[in-house]
Amino acid sequence: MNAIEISGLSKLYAPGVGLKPMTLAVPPGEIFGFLGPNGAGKTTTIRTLLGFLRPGGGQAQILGHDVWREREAVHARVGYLPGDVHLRPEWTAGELIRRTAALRPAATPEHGTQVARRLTLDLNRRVGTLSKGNRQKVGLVLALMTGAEVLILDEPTDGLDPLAQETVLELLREARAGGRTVFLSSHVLGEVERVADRVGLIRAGELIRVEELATLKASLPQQVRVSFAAPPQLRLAELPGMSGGEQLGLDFRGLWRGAPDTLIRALARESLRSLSLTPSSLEDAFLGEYRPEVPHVA
Ligand SMILES: Nc1ncnc2c1ncn2[C@@H]1O[C@H](COP(=O)(O)OP(=O)(O)OP(=O)(O)O)[C@@H](O)[C@H]1O
Repeated sequence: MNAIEISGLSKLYAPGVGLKPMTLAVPPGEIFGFLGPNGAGKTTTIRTLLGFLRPGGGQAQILGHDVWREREAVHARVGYLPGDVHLRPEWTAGELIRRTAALRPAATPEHGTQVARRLTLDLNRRVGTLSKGNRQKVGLVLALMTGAEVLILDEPTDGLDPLAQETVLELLREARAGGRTVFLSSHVLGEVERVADRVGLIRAGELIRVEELATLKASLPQQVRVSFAAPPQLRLAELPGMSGGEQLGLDFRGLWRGAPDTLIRALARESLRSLSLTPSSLEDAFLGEYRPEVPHVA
């Protein structure tokens, strides 16, 4: 059984605004990165998936429970971090951990305290006096300490410093190693790239692409830079597999789709000062999907 099974799920606020019918399955033990720019529909998808919003059409199950009709069962089995963490301001993180442990059978205060320590969170301060980043950490501790099989996290590293962001990614990798499933929404491409097994790209309420991270990256061209020591005989820009090539004096830039050795063989008779091949990042994929007008060569 898939941890998350979504079939034709939609939620439109107005014609064309919200979530268009979406179909997706997330198997257990996967970190699924759900990527999209601001306003793309990530939060709407998550809120519909958790039964906070009534679906306009289609259906979804989490761990076999219908997300609308059996939302209480879903809530009992999911660790959720909302995009906007609202907590009782007069309680401390320590109290919240104790209360969460009392409510969730798989949660223990020790686990909560341990996660809090790793995130360097002060357990004794009232939540209302904490900074945005520290409130975010409290939300994360509460979601992670549930011991839930499925974690649904809406922009979990938003507002965190780089060290805390790193710890969150580590915690997510550990959750996966323990067989848990993570649905991770983000617009921070670099972080998704570092933890996700698969990514889905959402744009204007529509899931436009779902790929294994490795496949997505392999489908992207590599940036080539060549600095020739002497004017080249080869017209590199016309080589099959090369696109967007630009020769400026002795310097060449372009995008290469193919095996690096093919390119190196083609250059074997030339005299080179330097050659670099840089794999595209997820950011390049993202810009390619969202802004087709962006020139390929920086
Ligand atoms: N309650 C609502 N009523 C009407 N429109 C809404 C409502 N909530 C969200 N929207 C609209 O639905 C679209 C998707 O919003 P959503 O918050 O799901 O995007 P998001 O991808 O989570 O964005 P962000 O990264 O900025 O949080 C946006 O156009 C937004 O303005």
